[in-house]
Amino acid sequence: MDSTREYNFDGLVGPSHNYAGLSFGNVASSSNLRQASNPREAALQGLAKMRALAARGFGQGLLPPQPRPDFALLRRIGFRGTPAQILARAAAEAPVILAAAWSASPMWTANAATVSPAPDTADGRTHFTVANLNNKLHRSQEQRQTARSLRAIFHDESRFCVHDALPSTPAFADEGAANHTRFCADHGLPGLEMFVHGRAEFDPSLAAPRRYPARQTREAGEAVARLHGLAPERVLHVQQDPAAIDQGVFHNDVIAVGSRHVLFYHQHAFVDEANVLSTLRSRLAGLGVDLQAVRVDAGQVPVRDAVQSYLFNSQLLDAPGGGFILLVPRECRENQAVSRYLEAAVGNGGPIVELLDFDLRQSMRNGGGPACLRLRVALNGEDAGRVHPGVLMNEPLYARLVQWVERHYRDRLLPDDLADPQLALEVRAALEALESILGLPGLYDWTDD
Ligand SMILES: NCCC[C@H](NC(=O)CCC(=O)O)C(=O)O
Repeated sequence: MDSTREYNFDGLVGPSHNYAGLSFGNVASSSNLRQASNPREAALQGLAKMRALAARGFGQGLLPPQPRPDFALLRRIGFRGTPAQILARAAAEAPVILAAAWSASPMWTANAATVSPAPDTADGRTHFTVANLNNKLHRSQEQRQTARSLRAIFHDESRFCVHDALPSTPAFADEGAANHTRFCADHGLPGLEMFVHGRAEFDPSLAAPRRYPARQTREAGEAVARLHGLAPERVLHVQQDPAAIDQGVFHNDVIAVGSRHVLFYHQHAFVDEANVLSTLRSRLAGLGVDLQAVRVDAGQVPVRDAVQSYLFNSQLLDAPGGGFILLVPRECRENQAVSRYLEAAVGNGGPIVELLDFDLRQSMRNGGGPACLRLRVALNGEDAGRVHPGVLMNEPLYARLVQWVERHYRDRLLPDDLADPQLALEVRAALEALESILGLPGLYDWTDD
């Protein structure tokens, strides 16, 4: 059989992880504003998840954190002088922008890019389009280093193609794989790629959310499908329910997750659910795939509980004996409706045969669960061998990274710390050490510091 399997590339949490309330529409981000964060614990929680999956034989890699603060952003908007002067003046005049410049948000790699694996693309290469994340200032700063990191890791241009982000303007608002799901009979066979949008810039007839922003447009999904050379009959564009966005479902991966022949979703995930399901079912039948839809209704789990627990921000992992392992955040065990649902849903003859839960609270408090923390890349054996090996998780790398985190990361950050020039030096020292641990010299460009 084909040797293609899915790798998860998790974001290694950076040393400036903090709670700045930067993501309007993301309930956890807003409600934890100005709380003390613990970057060390955040990084260790993420590493524990990576290690556990690698130890169970899953393909597991990481994407590195990004240089922070983003001095290029601060200079570009008029803050001048030495790093210490820039930080002091920004802290006094524009504290929210300063927090954006420090954000460790690249940890959520589901938003780094959209990925189409080789069997889906016209040229047979794996295509990545870096997400512009232009709905939020702090996230819009990620694209340059994301492109640089992806090109360093997937450097073989005969097998991988990393596209720059779409134009950074509302018409092409793009949040990457968080709004993209791939269905297939097997990871190595051509699949159907479903793009989910919250609005369409040039189609005012579509309903849009009223309270919170829609962070992904249909135009963005269409552009990515074109760039990747996807066959039109294996692409589906569907709309997210705007009422769910208004309840805090800021990405599709807060309310649905799919893999191979399975879609695990909430009844309020999509506009015109019946039509989405029947189209998906018939398109997949054409690929020899029998869709297994696991629908959760609002009577079982209200949208509010889905948002609070991040039930759908889970990972569907291929279980060795068939079926799927559902990897959820620990909050799912603590939410009554959700834990009751899961008790009944796991091992009941449905596709989920095992449940795994992890403590990812540091990330969860900013609205990032297990699925936000990973970017899926399906790779055949040969292409996997061309990925930069220094980012692939194993016990020695895990041990080195734990040591590195313990040496370089603080265990407490408050908003006032973001004016501390010492913190900038600490982050730089940490990332320079990381370049050599990962075997990626020149990963970072420090010319703006
Ligand atoms: N996929 C999960 C993304 C979570 C991310 N949170 C944040 O950026 C919060 C940052 C802060 O508020 O400090 C977001 O909303 O894009």
